[in-house]
Order: sequence, then C-alpha cells, then structure tokens
Amino acid sequence: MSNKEAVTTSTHLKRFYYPLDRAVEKPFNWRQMTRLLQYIKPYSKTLLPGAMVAMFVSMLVRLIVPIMIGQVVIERAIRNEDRNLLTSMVVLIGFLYLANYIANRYRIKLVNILGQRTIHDLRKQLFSHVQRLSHNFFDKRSAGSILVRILNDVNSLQELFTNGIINLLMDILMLLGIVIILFALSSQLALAVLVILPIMFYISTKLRRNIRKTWQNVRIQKSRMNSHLNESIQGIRITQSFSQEKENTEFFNGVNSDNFETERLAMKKSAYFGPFVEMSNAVGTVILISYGSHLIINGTIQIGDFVSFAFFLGMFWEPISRLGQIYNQLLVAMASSERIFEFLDEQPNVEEKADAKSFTDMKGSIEFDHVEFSYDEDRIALHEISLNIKAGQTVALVGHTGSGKSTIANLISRFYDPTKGVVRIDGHDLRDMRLDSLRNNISVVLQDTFIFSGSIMDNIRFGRPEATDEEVIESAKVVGAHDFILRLADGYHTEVEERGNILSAGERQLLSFARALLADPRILILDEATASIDTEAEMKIQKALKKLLHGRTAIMIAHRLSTIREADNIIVLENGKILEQGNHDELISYRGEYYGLVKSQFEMLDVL
Ligand SMILES: Nc1ncnc2c1ncn2[C@@H]1O[C@H](COP(=O)(O)OP(=O)(O)OP(=O)(O)O)[C@@H](O)[C@H]1O
Repeated sequence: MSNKEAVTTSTHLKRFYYPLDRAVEKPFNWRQMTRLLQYIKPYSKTLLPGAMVAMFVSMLVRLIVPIMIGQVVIERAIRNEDRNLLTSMVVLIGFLYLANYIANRYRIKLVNILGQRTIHDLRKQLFSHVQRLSHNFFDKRSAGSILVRILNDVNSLQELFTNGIINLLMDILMLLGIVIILFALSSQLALAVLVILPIMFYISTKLRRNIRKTWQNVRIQKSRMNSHLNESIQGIRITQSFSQEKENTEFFNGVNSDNFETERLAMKKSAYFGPFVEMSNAVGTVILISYGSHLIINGTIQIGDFVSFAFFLGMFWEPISRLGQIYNQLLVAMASSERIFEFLDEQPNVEEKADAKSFTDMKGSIEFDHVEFSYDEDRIALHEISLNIKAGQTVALVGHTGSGKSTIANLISRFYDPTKGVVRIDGHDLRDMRLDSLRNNISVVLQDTFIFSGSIMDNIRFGRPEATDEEVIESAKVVGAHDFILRLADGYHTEVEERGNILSAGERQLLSFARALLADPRILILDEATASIDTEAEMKIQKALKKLLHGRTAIMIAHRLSTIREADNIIVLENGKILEQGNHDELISYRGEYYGLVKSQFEMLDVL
C-alpha cells in the first residue's frame, strides 16, 4: 500500500492529520547528525568511555575465540593430542566468554542510561523552549501537532541514542574485522563465499526499503489515531450534545481499521526479512562446505582455518542485517530531529532586549500611541489606535465580535508587539521592559477560565505560588468563593480534574477572580463571562468584581450593560478602529453606536 493510499482510506478524517508531521524519514544529513551528537557530549567523559571500553572488550573476545579454536584447539591441542593444552584452552575460552558477558551487560546498562538521559535532556530543552514561544507560534499550530513532536518525535530518537550509535560503531568495526580475518584465513574461500554478498545486499536493500515504507504508513496511521483520540476525548461533551457518537465511532473505526491494515501489511513484509538472512547464511554455508572441503582435501587450507572460517561466516550476517536496521533508524531520526530542531530554532516573536528594565512599583497607566497591528500580513486587526488609560481607571471595551477587543488586551500583556506605534505602561515602551516584570503585574481573567488539575488551593495559588493557605482563603472570601468551596467534598483540598469540569461556570469564574486577586496585579484584564451565569450568580460576580477592581487599572471586555455602565471610560470599537469613547452618560447623549447597542439590549429585555 502506498503512502497516498494509506492516508486517503478514510477521507473524512482529514482533520486528524497534520501535514507538518508527515515525513517519517529524511535523507541522511551530516550537519543534523553532528547537532544530534551534541546531546551525547555531556556524557562523553562519564558514560560514553565505559560503554566504548565494554564494546571493545566484547568485540575482541568475539574475534579472538574462533581463531583460538581453529589455530590452538584444533591445530595444536587436538592434532597433537595435548590434553593439558586442551583443558587450559577450554578454561581460557570459558573465561573469555564470561568477560564478554560482563562487558555486554555493562555496555547495555551504560548505553541505556545514556539514551534515556539524552532523551530526557532533549525533551526538557524542547518543552522549556516551546513554553517560551510567543502566541503567534501557537496560533499557527494545533495542540496535537505540538504534542506529537514533544512525545513521538523525541521518542523516535531514543532507539538511536540507546543502541543505534554504539551499535553502528560496533557493527562497522566488527564487519571490517571479520572480512580482514576471512581473507587472512583463506582469500580463495573468502572470495567464493562473499560472491553472494552483492546479490544479498541488493535484495536486502530492496526488501528493507519496501518494509520501511509500510512502517511509515503504520506511523502515520498511529499519529492520526492519537490525534483523533485526543480530539474525541477533549470534545466528548460537544459530541454527546450533538448526538454524534455514532459518527465519531465510525471515524474511529475507520482509523482503527486503517491502522490494523497497515500494521498487518508491515508485519507480513517484515516477516520476510529474517528468513531471507537465514537463507543467505545457508547459501554461504553450502559454498563453504562444498568449496572448503575441496580446499582441505587438496591441502590448500587446514581444518583449523576451515573451522575458524565457519565461525566467522556465521557471525558475518548479524552485523550486516543490523546495519540495515540502524540505517533505517538514522533516516527516521533525520526526519524527527529536523522537526525538533525546527521548534528549537523558532525564536519568540516577542523578544526581550538584553538591557530590558524592570517595572518597579508599577502604577498602571496605559497608553496606546498610534498603534497598528495585524496577525497576518493581509488583514489589519487594529488601525491607528490611540488611547490613554489612567492608573486605577476601569475601561470597558465594547464592540461587535471581531472588532479588536481581545487584540487590545493581547497587546497590553505584550503577547504580540504592535506592527506600528507604541504601547506604554507608566510611560515605558513595553519593548524596553522585562517580560516577567510586566506580566507579574498583570492578571488576565478569561471568559473560559482555565483550571489546572490539582486542588482548589493550588489553582487559586497559581499566580503567586508562595502565598500561604491563609492568604488563599482570604482572597476566596473577598470574591465570595469561600462558601461554595467549603461545600465541596474536601473544601480547599478538593481535587479538580483538568479544566475543572466538576465546577459550574460561575464557580470557575469566582475561582479565577480569587486567583487574580491573590496575584495582586496592578492591571487586570477581564474577558467577561456572560451567557452561562444566572442572575443570582451574576450579582455575586458583580460584587466580587467590585472588590477585585478596587485600586487597580482594569480593562474589561464587557458585554453586560450593568458592567459597562460603571466603567470610567467606554471605548467602542469597530473593525479595529475606535468609533467613540466616553462614559455611559456621555455616550448615550452622543446617540451614536453605543446608544444603539444599549437600545438593542433594552429592546431585547422588553421582548423577554
Ligand atoms: N490569533 C489570531 N490570528 C489571526 N487573526 C486573528 C487572531 N486572533 C484574532 N484575529 C482576528 O483579528 C480580528 C480581531 O479579533 P479580536 O479577537 O481582537 O476580536 P474581539 O473584538 O475580541 O472579538 P470577540 O468579541 O468575538 O472576542 C478578527 O478579525 C479576528 O479574526
């Protein structure tokens, strides 16, 4: 089955399929390989030397023993019936094999630790780097595709780091050693036996390439299945609410069957390889026996050499077949590492200057000075925005969906930099300031509050990890969350699973207020939650809000008139431009867009 076939079997599943992560392997590239090897460098003085010594010991034993058997045991001890020599040789060979066993165990242990450490380091570096990247990086990618890189791509390097690199070295040296010895023992016999090598190489390369392709398909299918599962579980509530379980199951069955089919094919093809290597071995042995015995009879070689030769020939196919496997690993590693390095080379758009200053005692005045911004080159999200927000003021941003409200909030937190113009806080251009000192002074409360898995206590403490339990409880009391928290099974220690599904929308909102209050920011950005909250909860939230806003600069993306009315300044946006601004009374008397908005809300209430 070709790549294309495998991918299009379930065409309805295109959405679970990340084009970025398609290439499963890439041609070998030295520059990339050198970069990969850098990850082993920290262990070049600790784990690597031990593994190399162990590898050499084991190689030496495996090369010496067959020679000892041929030259000493057969040609001297047996031929001369020297029992003493025979006994000491048996003991010596026994010891050598024991040394080989110890060296192998030691090598495997060290190489495993080496592989795991490098993978651990790489994943750590990748995660902390990705975490620092700017919002625009995440805008362009699905969470699934980022997940695939941090998990699957890094995993696929593990095999290379654990066994691949050391085995590669060992197999190349071993093969070289065997060929030299075979020719030294009998060049005639070596030539005769190795005649099948090019044929075997040709067939095995073809076979391997074919097998590799089928495994590529398996990986693509697995990646799709992961993505589908991820989306299905995350979106289970929507699926159930639209009664789409049956369709969803059909989707899953589709991917599952594709996965089964490709895996079955891959297994079937892989099963040819082992017997093929054995077959080559058998052909080699037949040539060895027929031609070798002829050479013994006419006295060209001795029996001892013949026996050693047979031993080495038996050892010859193993490194050859393993080298093919390592080559595959290398190609897969090339594709994975290219994607990993692409992430690592990605620089945050929002950069911090080397001499960036910190805010000390931020007051919280905000200024937009002729700010223009676009997410994409072809669409401007904010046009020439100029506004002044005094420290401690509450400003409501009002406007139709897509008018640019969240964009303004994003620029204040410096999740993006303006394309033109300057955003200032306390008179400082944000681009001159340290990001942590800016964001430590800002709390963002989003409409869809993100609750992390952990206890209620941990979740409130998120913005200020050093806060004491008493401080957490106090902030929950201030925003009126204390009562509902006490009603939960374990109070503040109740475990809320990822996204806080056990809490109601209003409770989640109160929790996020407590979180914001505890962080004690100078600037608060609130994306107002609306629809899901009943009147009683809304009143509670309004009360909580008052406490939260007290003494801070607040930017509210407001939908409810009750909130907007209280704001010191209301900014009405349309298509990224400021249409009008002023307080409620001023804007009502102006009878513009805002007036229309208020009127339509009242009309709606009348209808109700
Ligand atoms: N990450 C993004 N990448 C590209 N375009 C974006 C992105 N976020 C928003 N936009 C676009 O920028 C414009 C302003 O969006 P913004 O989110 O600021 O609107 P909003 O007023 O907050 O809308 P809403 O009330 O629906 O939240 C819209 O046209 C939107 O499509």
